[in-house]
Amino acid sequence: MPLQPTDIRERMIVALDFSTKKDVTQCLARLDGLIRYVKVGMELYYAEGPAIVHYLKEQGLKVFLDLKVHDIPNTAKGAMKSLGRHGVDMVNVHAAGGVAMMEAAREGLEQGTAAGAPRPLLIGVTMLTSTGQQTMNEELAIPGTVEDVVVHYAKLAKQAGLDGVVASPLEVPMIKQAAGTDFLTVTPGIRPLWAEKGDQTRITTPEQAFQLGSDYIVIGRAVTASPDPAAAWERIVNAVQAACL
Ligand SMILES: O=C(O)c1cc(=O)[nH]c(=O)n1[C@@H]1O[C@H](COP(=O)(O)O)[C@@H](O)[C@H]1O
Repeated sequence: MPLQPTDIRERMIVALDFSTKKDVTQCLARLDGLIRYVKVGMELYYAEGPAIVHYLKEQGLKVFLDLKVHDIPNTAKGAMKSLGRHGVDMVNVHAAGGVAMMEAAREGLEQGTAAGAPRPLLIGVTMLTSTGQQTMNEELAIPGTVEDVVVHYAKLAKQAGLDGVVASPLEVPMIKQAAGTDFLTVTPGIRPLWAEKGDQTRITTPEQAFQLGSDYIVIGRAVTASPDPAAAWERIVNAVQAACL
């Protein structure tokens, strides 16, 4: 999707990787009015449970619930049925669980979604953005290039009826070519030039991510660990606007 001035903040997801609601509220207060979409991951959800999701929805934010479900089809289906009840906007599963698991997850999510409400977007995680080529080949014993494996997983996700995949922005053009431009790409591994790389391997800047065709970018520590999150956020928004609009 080409970036529109009106939807830029709707497509920039802030990863709330905190372990307490207090940390979350402090972060949100510093980003008050600037953000529209947040991600709740394992650290926060395991600590605070569904209540934190409901709290964020009450604040008028869109929520990506990132629990990366990966289990046998029946269990994945049940997990997604439970998660569907929380009224989130996006959830994910590991594409490495295979087509049967992803299909079951989609069915479970459909069953869990309240009548009349839209089903949350269901996204497949391909190869984690912290994993590099050498680690994938030698440690995980998966042959081929990261790009080929990511595209393969994207095709499986599409076959299972998912809405898109999580990948590095670097793989977005190949994913779009293989699975179609409407197949969504959600891309973490976002690092402005001034931010530390940390544990991420397959990274781009926020503006490069959108230029490569990402539909949503996920940004965590570059903003949340900054001494001035609002300034870091606005610096990123300005860079994206300057490069992409
Ligand atoms: O599914 C994800 O969101 C995810 C997948 C992936 O391949 N890489 C990845 O970094 N993430 C998440 O995206 C966020 C990135 O955070 P930062 O590295 O701090 O910007 C974290 O919350 C990760 O859990």
